[in-house]
Amino acid sequence: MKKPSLESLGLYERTPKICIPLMAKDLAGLSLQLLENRTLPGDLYEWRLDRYEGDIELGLGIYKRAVSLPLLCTLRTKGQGGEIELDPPEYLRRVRELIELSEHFQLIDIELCAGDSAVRELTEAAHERGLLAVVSQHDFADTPPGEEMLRTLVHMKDLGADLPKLAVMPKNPLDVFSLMSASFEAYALLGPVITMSMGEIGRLSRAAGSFTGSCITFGAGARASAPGQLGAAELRQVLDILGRGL
Ligand SMILES: O=C1C[C@@](O)(C(=O)O)C[C@@H](O)[C@@H]1O
Repeated sequence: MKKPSLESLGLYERTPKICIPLMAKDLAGLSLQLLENRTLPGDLYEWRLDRYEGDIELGLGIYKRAVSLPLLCTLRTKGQGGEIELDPPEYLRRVRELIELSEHFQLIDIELCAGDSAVRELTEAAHERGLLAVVSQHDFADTPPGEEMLRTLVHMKDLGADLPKLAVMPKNPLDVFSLMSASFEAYALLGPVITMSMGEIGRLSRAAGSFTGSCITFGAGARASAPGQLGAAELRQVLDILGRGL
């Protein structure tokens, strides 16, 4: 696959792309999940490396042989909903190492909580290697005020994000509308973003990207990677219905 861009990955299209998370612990699990997912309507995969304990290069080789879809590599730390505890220098080192393997994938997740200078360093390194940088932030407790969510997405872009990504937890439907509205405002200012309101109440936001400018939505394959995720096949149906005639 040649150097990816938002255009070449279809991320300016009206209907969001479905990203299926791979949550395997080892090489055998990775092969199995890819096999189980092969009939699902995913547009790209996310490999959640915080769960994985095997050799990463071998895993990337297996991925490339099994599918030709773009791959987002994510090392999700505990505080952000992942399974690995890393102090900031260790996180920086691990993501830098991943970026070195850039020839095998297209997008890399960089957590905003790593701190501005680390994020800037990592987005620059990702760009030098031809990767698209997704800068992400998760709030599992709350939905911040709309202006704050918009500010966060703008700040991510300023730090070099190609795709700013924000996931928040709603307490009621108004919180979901607030996230969707902040997403649309960010899209109008910055171009495509990735946003979601998590949990059961937030599901609407995962299907609403055609209206909110959220260009990627995570749909579960063998295993969900966050609360409230719809299955990839269900998501395809809902997106197709909502996108009809747009
Ligand atoms: O950042 C995200 C979004 C996500 O948390 C979600 O809510 O769908 C799922 C994660 O796997 C991914 O890294």
